[in-house]
Amino acid sequence: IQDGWFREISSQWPGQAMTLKVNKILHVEKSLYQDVLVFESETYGNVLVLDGVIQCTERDEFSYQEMITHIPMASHPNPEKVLVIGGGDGGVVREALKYDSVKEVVLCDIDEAVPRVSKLYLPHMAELLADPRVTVHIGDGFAFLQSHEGTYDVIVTDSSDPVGPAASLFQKPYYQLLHDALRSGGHIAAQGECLWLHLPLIKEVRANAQEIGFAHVEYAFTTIPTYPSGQIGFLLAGKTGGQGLREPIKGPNSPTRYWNPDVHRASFVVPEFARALLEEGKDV
Ligand SMILES: NCCCN[C@H]1CC[C@H](N)CC1
Repeated sequence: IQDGWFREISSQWPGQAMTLKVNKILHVEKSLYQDVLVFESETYGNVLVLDGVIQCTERDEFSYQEMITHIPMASHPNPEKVLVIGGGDGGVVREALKYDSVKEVVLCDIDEAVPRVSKLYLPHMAELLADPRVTVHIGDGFAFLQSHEGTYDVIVTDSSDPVGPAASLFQKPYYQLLHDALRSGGHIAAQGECLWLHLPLIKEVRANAQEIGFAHVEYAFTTIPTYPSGQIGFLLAGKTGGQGLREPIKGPNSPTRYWNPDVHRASFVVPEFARALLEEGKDV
């Protein structure tokens, strides 16, 4: 933080940096896995930063949390058991609990600091971690998935970027574990990065999911001011036995601020430079 501004400088998005005006630094710590920073911004509420990268702000988090959760859940006929890998800030859990069909939400985050700090500084995201339907498990998502085959209707991987603790969550072995942990017709959604910055990575992760044998593999996206280039997407996949993720069937029983059935359908439409590369492998 310099002259009152936080700048999100990273080699992952060379030559550009989101900048937010800082009112007050609220928390700084080095957890077992990453540097944790929370500050009160001038115009985006409280902001959670891990290893120098913006994870969520109170003002715009609903865009990402709603879309990564409701695309796989609204298109599932009867989501009862939901698993969230990562997502220690609680936003995805809050959205998953908006379904009357949901009996159980398990959150598995590797770093206990994230839920602890989020409860203190991001209450509108973390407060529902205390809901009776929620179980918080601190540990590695790989190990958790290996011991929960054929268990979940929906699994959301709400991760940071593929550098540091989350790198393995973008690789093929992890997608095999996701596939095997789903019930028949189950859906997954994963933080799928940005069309302006990560097209080769998106292409590779999609190919991995297809090779593993998911019946449906898609990329959809949302707009969000404080993520790099203002856009972020999701790798979405459906196990054999379902009807895919493009059509919302029921949807949440409580209000949302970003997701709705038309936004759901539209989120799968990508601009031509991305469509050509993702669908035909052509570099335009
Ligand atoms: N619940 C928020 C998860 C964080 N999502 C990612 C954080 C890092 C960003 N560069 C991309 C989205």
